[in-house]
Amino acid sequence: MDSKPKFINGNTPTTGSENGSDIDSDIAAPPMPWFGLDIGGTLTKLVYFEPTDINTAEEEGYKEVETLRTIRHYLTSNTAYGKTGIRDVHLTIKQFEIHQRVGNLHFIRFPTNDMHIFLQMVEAKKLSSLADTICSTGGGAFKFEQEFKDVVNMRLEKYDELNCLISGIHYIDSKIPNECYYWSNLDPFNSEACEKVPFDFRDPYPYLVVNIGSGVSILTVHSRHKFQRVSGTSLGGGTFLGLCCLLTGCQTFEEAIEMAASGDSTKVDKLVRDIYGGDYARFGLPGSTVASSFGHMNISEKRDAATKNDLARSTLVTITNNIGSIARMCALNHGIERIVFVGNFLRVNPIAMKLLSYAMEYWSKGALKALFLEHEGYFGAVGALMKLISTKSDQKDKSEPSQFEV
Ligand SMILES: Nc1ncnc2c1ncn2[C@@H]1O[C@H](COP(=O)(O)OP(=O)(O)O)[C@@H](O)[C@H]1O
Ligand SMILES: CC(C)(COP(=O)(O)O)[C@@H](O)C(=O)NCCC(=O)O
Repeated sequence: MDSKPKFINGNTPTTGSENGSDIDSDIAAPPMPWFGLDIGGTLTKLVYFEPTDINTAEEEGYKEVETLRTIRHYLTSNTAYGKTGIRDVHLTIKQFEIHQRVGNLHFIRFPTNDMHIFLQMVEAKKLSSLADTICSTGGGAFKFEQEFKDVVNMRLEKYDELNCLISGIHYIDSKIPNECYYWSNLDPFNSEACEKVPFDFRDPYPYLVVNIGSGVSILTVHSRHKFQRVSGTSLGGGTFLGLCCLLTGCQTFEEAIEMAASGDSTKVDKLVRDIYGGDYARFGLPGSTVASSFGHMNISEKRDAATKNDLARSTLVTITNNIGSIARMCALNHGIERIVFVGNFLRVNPIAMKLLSYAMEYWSKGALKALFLEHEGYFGAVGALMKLISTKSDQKDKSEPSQFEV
């Protein structure tokens, strides 16, 4: 599965060195363009390296120099592609050094459901005349393999999504200051008081990764090269969005989050105080704890009183708390204190991040720390890009022990 990618243009590749990373300095860098693709259950993520140190002489060495320039111009001069492709401009990493090249790292996403539109774009921009292979990860790398071959005559070089996730996290964290942060001043009744604080991620082991995508994967990470998938749940970001669409008629994730932001989940959920009239003190359950998610909705008057925003908020709280509980149990089982939450469910979603942070701290009596990363949903794609420019660890992907190596 993980043989070295082959490239069809005849350019002389460059070599480079990368301190402390998995990128092997002795390995020749592939010709441009450099992409990493993560085809997820809901969103496809594309990471593109735009070299800013490229000179005319190097460019003229490419057989398809105009195509190379067209692709670069198209990707970097737009922030939206077609109706649904978006470049997350705020995440761009400028003057990024990778394999002795300097450039900007761009982060682009589109719904996986629109893959046919992406393929049309690939065809229109003649990407296949520059490279016959795209380094890719995510379930869609398997699902869409044949379609890429048939429609654009390109091969998807497939890499495991969790390997790519972990190597992407380590790579970005080692290169970008302040990538990792936590929320401080946690107050469930005054979320405005919370603030983001940078976290030093240089020596994080062991830690838990909770990847909240369409579904949720939970991994323990023991070192730079060792991780295990210890749990997961199908109640993830896809569940939040799917239920919100059903319950509120909203059309997009952004709309769902906006509705949730002005909703009141206590109109929908049954709290401990709704059952006890106060705290359940004997077992340390405050009256404000949710006793039963959606527990009010069997009463017709309560149903009538709940607004769509209340339903959206309750859906968000239900899914987030459930993920938080599972993550906490995993951390406890494995004796881990740091939990890194990633995945696009956390995009524009401070409610979920603060809720997770508060839940980890409160229920563990301060022992657990919830951590977040700025490039939340893009680490798989970064890992795929790293595979393109390094083949050092390729063979390791073939092993299938219970403990995996990145
Ligand atoms: N623009 C968006 N469109 C759809 N879902 C989004 C969007 N932004 C954030 N999300 C959330 O992110 C989840 C997908 O996260 P992601 O990490 O990309 O997972 P996957 O790899 O399964 O696609 C969705 O289920 C949804 O909850
Ligand atoms: C199957 C998946 C790894 C796919 O990843 P995704 O596209 O959701 O990011 C993930 O959805 C998952 O781990 N689901 C939960 C399966 C379970 O353990 O119940």
